[in-house]
Amino acid sequence: MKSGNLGYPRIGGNREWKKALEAYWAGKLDEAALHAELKAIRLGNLQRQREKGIDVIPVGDFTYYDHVLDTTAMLGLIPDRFGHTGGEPGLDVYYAVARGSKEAAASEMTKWFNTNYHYIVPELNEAAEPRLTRNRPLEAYREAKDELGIEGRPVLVGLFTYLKLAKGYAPDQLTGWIDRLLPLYAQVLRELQAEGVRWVQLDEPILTTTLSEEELAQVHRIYAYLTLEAPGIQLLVQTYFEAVDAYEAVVGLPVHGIGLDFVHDGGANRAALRKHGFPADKVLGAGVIDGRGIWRADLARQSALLTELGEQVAPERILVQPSNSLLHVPVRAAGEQRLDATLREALAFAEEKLEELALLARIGREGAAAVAGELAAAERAREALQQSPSRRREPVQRMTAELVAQPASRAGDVQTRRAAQEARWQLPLLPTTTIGSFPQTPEVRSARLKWRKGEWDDARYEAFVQEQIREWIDIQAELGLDVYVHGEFERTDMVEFFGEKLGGFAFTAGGWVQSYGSRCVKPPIIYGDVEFLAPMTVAETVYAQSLTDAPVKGMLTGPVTILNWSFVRDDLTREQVAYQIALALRQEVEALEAAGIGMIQVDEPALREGLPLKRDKWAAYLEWAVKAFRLSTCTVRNETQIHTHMCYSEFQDIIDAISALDADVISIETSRSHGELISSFEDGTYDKGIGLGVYDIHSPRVPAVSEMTGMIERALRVLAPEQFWINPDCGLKTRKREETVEALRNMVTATRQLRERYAAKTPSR
Ligand SMILES: Nc1nc2c(c(=O)[nH]1)N[C@@H](CNc1ccc(C(=O)N[C@@H](CCC(=O)N[C@@H](CCC(=O)N[C@@H](CCC(=O)O)C(=O)O)C(=O)O)C(=O)O)cc1)CN2
Ligand code: MET
Ligand SMILES: [Zn+2]
Repeated sequence: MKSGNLGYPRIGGNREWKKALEAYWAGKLDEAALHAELKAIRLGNLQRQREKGIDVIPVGDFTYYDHVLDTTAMLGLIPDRFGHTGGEPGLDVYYAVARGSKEAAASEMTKWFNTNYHYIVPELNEAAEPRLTRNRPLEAYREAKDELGIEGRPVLVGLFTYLKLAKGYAPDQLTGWIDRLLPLYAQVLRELQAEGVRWVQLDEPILTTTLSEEELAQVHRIYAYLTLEAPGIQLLVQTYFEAVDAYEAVVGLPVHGIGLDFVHDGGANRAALRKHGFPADKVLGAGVIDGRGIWRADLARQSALLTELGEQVAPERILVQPSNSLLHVPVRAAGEQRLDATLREALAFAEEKLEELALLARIGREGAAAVAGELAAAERAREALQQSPSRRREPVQRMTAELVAQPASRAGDVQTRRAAQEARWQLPLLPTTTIGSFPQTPEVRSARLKWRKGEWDDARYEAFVQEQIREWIDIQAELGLDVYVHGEFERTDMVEFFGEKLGGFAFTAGGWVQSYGSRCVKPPIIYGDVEFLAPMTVAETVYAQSLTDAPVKGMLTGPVTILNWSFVRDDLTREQVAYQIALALRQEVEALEAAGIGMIQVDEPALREGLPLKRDKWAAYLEWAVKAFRLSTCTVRNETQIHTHMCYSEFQDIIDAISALDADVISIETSRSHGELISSFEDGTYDKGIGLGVYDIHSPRVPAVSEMTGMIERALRVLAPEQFWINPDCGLKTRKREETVEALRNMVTATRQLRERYAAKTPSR
């Protein structure tokens, strides 16, 4: 039995990767230096995996931004608007697709399955002439071999997954696109074969979603072709994040190995394998270590699972693997010296997971007795956390049970609330607002760093934050926005900030995970019962409101998003944890209302990503997710306006759940998907306030007034002007100050032009 890995974090132990990319973009690092820095990280990652005893090490999983974009570049599919005329795109073109340029808007970015990782969506175009611009996996393989003597296993995004994630073609063109790209995949594999590569990993997570018979036949066709083209190479078709939907069809693919997730499959892969067996001539990539969670594995249980699998698959044909690429977990838990030792000892980040993989493989070869000491230590660590009093806060458990038993509805219906709120605010037609955050400038970040290091005391830091708030209240007034925000300057991140203030959460010093491009997040760890300790946002919000007569929206992160963007304890259901968070947030909502704040936004950008990959599990998830949101917001008075916000996702298929949140106003990201969402409102049943983002905030590009009027007019073809709000796609924390002010100025100008036009047509509100 051998151990294998599927992918490793790119960002480096101290986010060296992020710093190198950003320095390059800022012109502070030249191209040669960027290549050198990234190569050092890449080789360091490979070495680490070898040191930890991993037998099969992936190569080619590293990237300069995103591995899906790498595939696009490799296949010569850069969209025309970037003016690239063929051949291998240089870094300027590559980063223009990812981030936008002066001339062209960036490609859309969306969530990678049900994770908080975002990929650049391929845009296919019938007129494109795909060709292999370079063989990236081959380069990665050679580098690992030449520099370190590592015989790596090249990784590629599988063709079917790539095409299913791409946009720009009709369903009946799928076959045609397979025909066009298959020869390129074959060429990659033939060149790898010529180099002497033995195994290649093709990631096909799409096989865990529901596919039609025809689609499965296409997958079969793809792998039959590739196997024939490169017969000397053994292909591992790797699935993850759920059970495969059509077990027999998948394990019957004409390849040499199948990778299955035995952690996030709800037991279904295991049951299918027991029922149908596993082809005797194939290797089983057994995903038995959680590649997304951060808890130490129950090694006894997982090694029993391996033993059970070994009854149907010859043990020498089993590869002990993580459930998915370790891209989704932080690098190293051992360095978290400031964490409570009981908690730290119960954690396994990427490095510790490599150790677990090696240990499980060793048990498979030598038996548990050979590693009895390690096993006992791991079990003690898990048990110590389970026994901790933080997991048994009786008042929280009782109050949560009471809360869940209550109906989660606002006092008044939508019409009653709208009337009360209109009377209170007297907003103009098409009110303008923003999503919450203003630029987290280097000045803001370095002030926070000084405070954290103790160079600044609390008073000095608070005064600094107030100064920022005052400045931006003035800017909002000068711009003529209608509903203000305080700007979130006191927050590192919208989830980490709340995690730091609630009981039952821990936060790490360096537990970073890549979210998109160079942007990383540091998910808090929910290890105990969640407890509201003291108001978290009232002081800053009330301060901001004291500076102006315009309404200032309070700004909270919703229960589902806090849950989905944290690492969550695994001894309770996610539903139970969501209700605990809802209970805490309800107390914050009530505190804001009591302090005179009349509009409260509760963001739920991660509602969609928590959706199970399998459709038949959607309803149950949405029911408790919607309930958690409503529980946290339903106790306010009719004249208090609840806002919510969502971004980064496809929303068409969950519009009903979004409506069921019963928020008075919702703002949704739309512009990067070029307004595709708008048509979802054609049936006219959405009866609450809505703002469809009128410009992309992920790009430094400042959109022209006319672009925004165009976007708004399109939306107003299906939505009533009386319900429509004007706002950017998302918060502005990643933007520079000048870009932000300029873009918002254009947004207000666009709104004023349209207001004049529509005021003539509509009665005043
Ligand atoms: N949790 C979460 N998930 C999410 C989102 C989100 O906002 N939060 N949004 C979407 C993704 N969008 C994102 C947008 C921006 C950032 C982002 O800006 N991340 C920052 C980190 C934010 C942070 O915690 N900043 C710390 C500073 C951390 C830091 O770099 N400190 C420096 C020192 C300060 C400096 O000189 O910059 C250091 O330690 O060396 C702070 O503000 O205090 C980054 O990559 O840099 C992340 C995700 C989807 N998923
Ligand atoms: N209020 C948050 C912000 O403006 C919402 C962000 S959604 C990822 O940053
Ligand atoms: Zn957002």
